[in-house]
Amino acid sequence: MAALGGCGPVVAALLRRGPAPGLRPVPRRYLYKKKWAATAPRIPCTRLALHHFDVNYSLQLKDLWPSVRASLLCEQKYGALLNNFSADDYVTQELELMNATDFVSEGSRKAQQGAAAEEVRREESRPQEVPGKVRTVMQTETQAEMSPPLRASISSNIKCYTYPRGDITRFRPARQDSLGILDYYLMDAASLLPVLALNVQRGDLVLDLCAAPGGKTLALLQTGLCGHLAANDVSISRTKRLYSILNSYIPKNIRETVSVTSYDGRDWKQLEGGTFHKVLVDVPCTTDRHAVMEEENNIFHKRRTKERQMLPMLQLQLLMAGILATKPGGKVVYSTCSLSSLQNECVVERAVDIAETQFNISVHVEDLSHFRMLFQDTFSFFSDCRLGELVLPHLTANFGPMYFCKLHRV
Ligand SMILES: C[S@@+](CC[C@H](N)C(=O)[O-])C[C@H]1O[C@@H](n2cnc3c(N)ncnc32)[C@H](O)[C@@H]1O
Repeated sequence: MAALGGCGPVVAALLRRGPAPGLRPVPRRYLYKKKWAATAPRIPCTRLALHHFDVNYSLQLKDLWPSVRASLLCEQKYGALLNNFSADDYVTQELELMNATDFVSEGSRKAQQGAAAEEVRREESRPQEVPGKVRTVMQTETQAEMSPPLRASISSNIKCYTYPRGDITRFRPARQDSLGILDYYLMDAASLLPVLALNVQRGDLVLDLCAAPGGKTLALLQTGLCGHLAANDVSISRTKRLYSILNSYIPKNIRETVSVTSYDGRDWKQLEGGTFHKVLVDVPCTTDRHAVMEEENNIFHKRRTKERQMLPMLQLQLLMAGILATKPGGKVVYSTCSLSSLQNECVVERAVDIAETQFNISVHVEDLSHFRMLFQDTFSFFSDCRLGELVLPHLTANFGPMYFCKLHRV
């Protein structure tokens, strides 16, 4: 009866069974009422999402949750990914005049300074010919080797401008150059971190397993280093958006080096197993920011409950396919835009375990803690991630959430 929402019992019975013999037909206004009553009391998906997050993330993030929650509910910040293929060279100047800075080159500068400092430390701790001192020297050297891998290069070809912490200025929309190519792409700047972590080297064969709508594909192309880029996404409609981004940002001769497919990524291992040097697995997830802000296409819709509950399984299958698509010695970056440890660390742990036990493939999780140090001025990182790194939305740096974890297929 509750489902009929307040209709009297007789009317409700009539609506269910049709008019009993001898009774007048049900007036139209009651029929209308049935339709109205069945849809009226729906709780907005955004509220369901927020309730779900309140229950789970207050346990996971503890004292940090209220601040992350407030940030999720506020306007997010964007970064402007510069299009290296655009002929307009005034953009950098224009952005710098607006007080925006390229966070990638800042991180890269810090990495170089860190590497130089590490070199000095190593030099100073070289064994000296003093009998009895050898042990101390060896200990110091080991400590230097264990320090964060600051040498890890940050792809300098990618440039992404952001406004300083606390500055919520908006970027103007992208503009076309004389050849019709757009000058920058506005995106959550934290989405670049998985691409930077992949650290594409010249000539690498790269697979972007869940590529649409294509922000990270575009960033991978900005490196100018991919030998070949395979961009795949199961969704035909989203793949169309990927094509549209490629058409708007990438000149034709470069576009031809990208192969776009619409396979179910879980089947990739049967198609091209062990082929790629670098694989990006940017999986579908609860998209936490979207889930608390937008009703449309919300994963917390009642009719998507099963799909939502099955997400960690789908994520695991996609990550496994990514690992199997990688050459021995190659790297995989797994990423989500969710805070959920069930969709993040737990998926990675399970994949490492399955690779070992079912496929006899050894996979190591790489330390990315240097990202925290290099990019702390731009992003707010969670310091308690068991594996990988997590960018937490913060009112002064409202990017993310973005989880990323790098795996090395031995
Ligand atoms: C987080 S989005 C990817 C965003 C994209 N990497 C970017 O930066 O613009 C996840 C994508 O996974 C795709 N997807 C979902 N299931 C998939 C599957 N089984 N195989 C391949 N792609 C899948 C979705 O269509 C969606 O476009």
